[in-house]
Amino acid sequence: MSTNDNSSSMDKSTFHAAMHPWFAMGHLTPFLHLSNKLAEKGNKVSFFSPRKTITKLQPSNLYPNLITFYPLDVPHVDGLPHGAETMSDVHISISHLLIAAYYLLKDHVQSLLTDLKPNVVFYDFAEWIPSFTTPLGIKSIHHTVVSAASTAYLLVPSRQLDSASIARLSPNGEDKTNTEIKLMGPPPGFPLNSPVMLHRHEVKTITSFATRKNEVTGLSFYEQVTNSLKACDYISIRTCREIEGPYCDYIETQYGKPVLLTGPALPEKLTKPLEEKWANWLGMFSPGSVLYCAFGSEWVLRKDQFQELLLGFELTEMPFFVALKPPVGCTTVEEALPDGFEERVRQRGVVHGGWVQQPQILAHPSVGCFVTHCGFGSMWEALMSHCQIVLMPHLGDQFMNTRILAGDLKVALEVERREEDGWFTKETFSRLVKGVMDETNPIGIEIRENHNKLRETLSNTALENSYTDNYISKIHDLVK
Ligand SMILES: O=c1ccn([C@@H]2O[C@H](COP(=O)(O)OP(=O)(O)O[C@H]3OC[C@@H](O)[C@H](O)[C@H]3O)[C@@H](O)[C@H]2O)c(=O)[nH]1
Repeated sequence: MSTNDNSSSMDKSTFHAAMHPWFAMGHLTPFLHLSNKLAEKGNKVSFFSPRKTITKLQPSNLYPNLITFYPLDVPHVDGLPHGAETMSDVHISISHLLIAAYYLLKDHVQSLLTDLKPNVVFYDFAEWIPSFTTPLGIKSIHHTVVSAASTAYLLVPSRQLDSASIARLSPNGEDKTNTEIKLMGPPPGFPLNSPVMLHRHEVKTITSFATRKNEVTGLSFYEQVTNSLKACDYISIRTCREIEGPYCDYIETQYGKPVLLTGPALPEKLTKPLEEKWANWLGMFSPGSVLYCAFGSEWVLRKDQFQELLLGFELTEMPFFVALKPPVGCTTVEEALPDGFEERVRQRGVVHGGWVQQPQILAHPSVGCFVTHCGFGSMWEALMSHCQIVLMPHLGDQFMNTRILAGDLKVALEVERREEDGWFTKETFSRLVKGVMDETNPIGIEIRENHNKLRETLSNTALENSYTDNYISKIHDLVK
């Protein structure tokens, strides 16, 4: 154990960890799950969270005697809605402003860590942390809550994306086309040998977000994350070898430091039943017959994409439950429905613009297919469900998550998109969905069988326990 004040007052077989995740529920929640795992073995956790968000996280704190929340007051930055704390409060197009606010908390977080003196700090986007924790003897762990494959593909030194090449990738950059084409293929030494790993439209979406320089931090998002991966003591990833082993090994070689894996990121056990209104509606249909669709907490479709997708559901002639945010420019989903759609699908379709209990819906016996954007949380929920999986990724890591499920593991199918701009048609969408739902279709049978086998492997409690024990023992090695 380190010799700092705090650890000297603790049992030598345990440690004190601080958590400073990025301000998005998709990051705060898995960091809290990790905190629960550490606390389960008697370790103490100091968890930094935006002040109002603590109320949302509190119910998932399973060890209040060991996990303590420390509130952060998110400063206002021009252009951010007043009171905005997490990505749930802002549109993705202004995420750089929330990154700036996060960065402005740097001094406060530094003084918290100086006072608390934990043995180790877990963080993801706060790339500046190791610069002052290292001199204080506090170890630093960059904890990734997205797939290892997306880090291995884009965020490794062999990509050779320095500041100059990032500048060339910017919207008016001189070398945009050539660098984009390079990014469609894997970096040298990448574990799999597929000719195209990212499509043109996917590279465009990623680079427009990742290469934009933040005026406050002075860094692009790409630099922020790769600097952090370089500076930390250990890298930790919320994944398991059974799904991403070769990508984890590749990251370890690329960064020359240990990569720890938390193990299968199983969804939380359901504590509340599905809302009666939806349970009754789903209950009207036969087992495994309903298509469920949701695209996570961040992405908003354009109106033409939203309508094409709904028309695709209509064409399947199957019952469906679509939970999507209103498309760009609309305040409700009702105003964005295609002409006559409501009347035509009244008996068999729901389009809901608000939040639903996704895990409970996926567990409902009538639901037989999940059309998902393949965000990392939804990916694990899909894998642990009994549904057929159809993929429509929209940004960032979702593209690589999709390649793992549909490519490496063959447990899902991906909707075909146009190379240049990612457009899909209602006809290709409905054909694909009908195919996976047809119990005599060989491809549908194959992905169902592969999915069943993988679900069985992942849900083995002994597997989860061995990951947790190994993970904690490696942190002991680091902080001793
Ligand atoms: O209506 C809804 C929508 C979503 N959810 C839940 O919200 C969570 C969404 O998380 P996801 O990781 O799937 O998707 P998000 O889009 O919110 O995540 C974001 O961070 C994680 C990255 O992998 C994604 O690429 C990024 O978009 C899931 O646990 C899902 O069950 C609901 O409970 N109800």
